[in-house]
Amino acid sequence: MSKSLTLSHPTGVIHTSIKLPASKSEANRALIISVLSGSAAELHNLSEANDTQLLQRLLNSDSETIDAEDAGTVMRFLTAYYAITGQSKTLVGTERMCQRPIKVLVDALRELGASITYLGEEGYPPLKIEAFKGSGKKHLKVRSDISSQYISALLMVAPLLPEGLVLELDGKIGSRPYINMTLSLMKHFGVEAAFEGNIITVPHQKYKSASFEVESDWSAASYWYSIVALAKEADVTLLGLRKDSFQGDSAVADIMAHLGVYTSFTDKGIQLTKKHCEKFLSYDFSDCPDLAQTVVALGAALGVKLEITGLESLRIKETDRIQALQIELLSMGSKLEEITPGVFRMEPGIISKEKFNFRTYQDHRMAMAFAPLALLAPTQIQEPTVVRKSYPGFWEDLQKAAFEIKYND
Ligand SMILES: O=C(O)C1=C[C@@H](OP(=O)(O)O)[C@@H](O)[C@H](O)C1
Ligand SMILES: C=C(OP(=O)(O)O)C(=O)O
Repeated sequence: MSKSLTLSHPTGVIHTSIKLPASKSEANRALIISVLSGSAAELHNLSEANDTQLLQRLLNSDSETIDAEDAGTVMRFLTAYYAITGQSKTLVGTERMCQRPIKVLVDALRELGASITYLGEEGYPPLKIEAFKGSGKKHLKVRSDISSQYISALLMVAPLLPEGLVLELDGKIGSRPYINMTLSLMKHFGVEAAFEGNIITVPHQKYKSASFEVESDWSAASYWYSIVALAKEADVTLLGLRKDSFQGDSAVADIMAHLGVYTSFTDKGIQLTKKHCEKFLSYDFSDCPDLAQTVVALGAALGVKLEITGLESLRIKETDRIQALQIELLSMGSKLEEITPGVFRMEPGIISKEKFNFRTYQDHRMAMAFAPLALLAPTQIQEPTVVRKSYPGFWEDLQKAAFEIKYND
């Protein structure tokens, strides 16, 4: 496997049509709900993303040790699934996964009667899960400002509990659209729930078998928006995206309307073309944290000043994404600074058009967010295979759009 690749785009003119990978968030919910329903659902367009392929394999595995690798949804959703169904499992993950907190979820599951032991540091994977002895408890207060994946994990198992579950969300609700996505998928599979104020109520119910078609991934679409914004000329069709999406990252269409990309919806997906770009953007990423890297890298490349909030969860994802962005932006003469607690300013610098070299920190989104800069200058990307987590065909799709790729040893 090459240690790095160098990308360039000789013409800067892009006319292409891309079949995006499917959403790993939708696919991983559908897989968990399908196994909870007890009858295999017909799932179409399951993502080729490693996070989804991995969950599929693990759900079919009899092994006692389960390796969630670097997949947050896999670790959190399986913890709740094994705990509530009382399966004896040891859940492990990458070194980084063992630095990503899971205490809020483990505390909640223990209150419901799960037996979970930390095998390493308190509050973090690896975990040992054993028999479930239902506590009969129905009301739980859970923090909602660290990761919405804890809430989604609890919601999906909630209908199995004899009393159902009432979750009181405590604090700011981060990544809220992912909670709504979970409730929408549950509804698709026949389970009703109510989300009013900060209270989510899920009565005891049975999932029904249904077929489900996973939509293309809007987070993956964001890198194509950057490409259109940076191209000299562009007309890009992205297949399989819908206006009435379950995915909060569909907000990328509104954000990019400020950064020079016009979106039109067709019956097959979306078409992206170029339009006027503004000089300043202020945005709160609380609902769509996975778009932050795309927008920050693009703002630096376009010379657009940004004022951004809602980045709290970025420090505990595949890497500390704020730190990774700060370092890589500095390498191109731009600055990302926290000016008051929680408020960041990105000041673009004068960009050298000679070449770029970006490190990726075992984070697929670092690789894909910076790759579009190859439209400005030859761009070296370290450890390019990281994209396999959500978009394994990313580099091949870039070649389809006439990017040239040289793999380095
Ligand atoms: O539930 C999901 O599918 C996800 C929720 C988000 O995580 P947080 O809730 O931890 O912000 C998001 O960043 C992640 O890529 C996928
Ligand atoms: C944060 C992400 O994934 P996860 O938390 O599921 O590992 C991501 O894909 O950007």
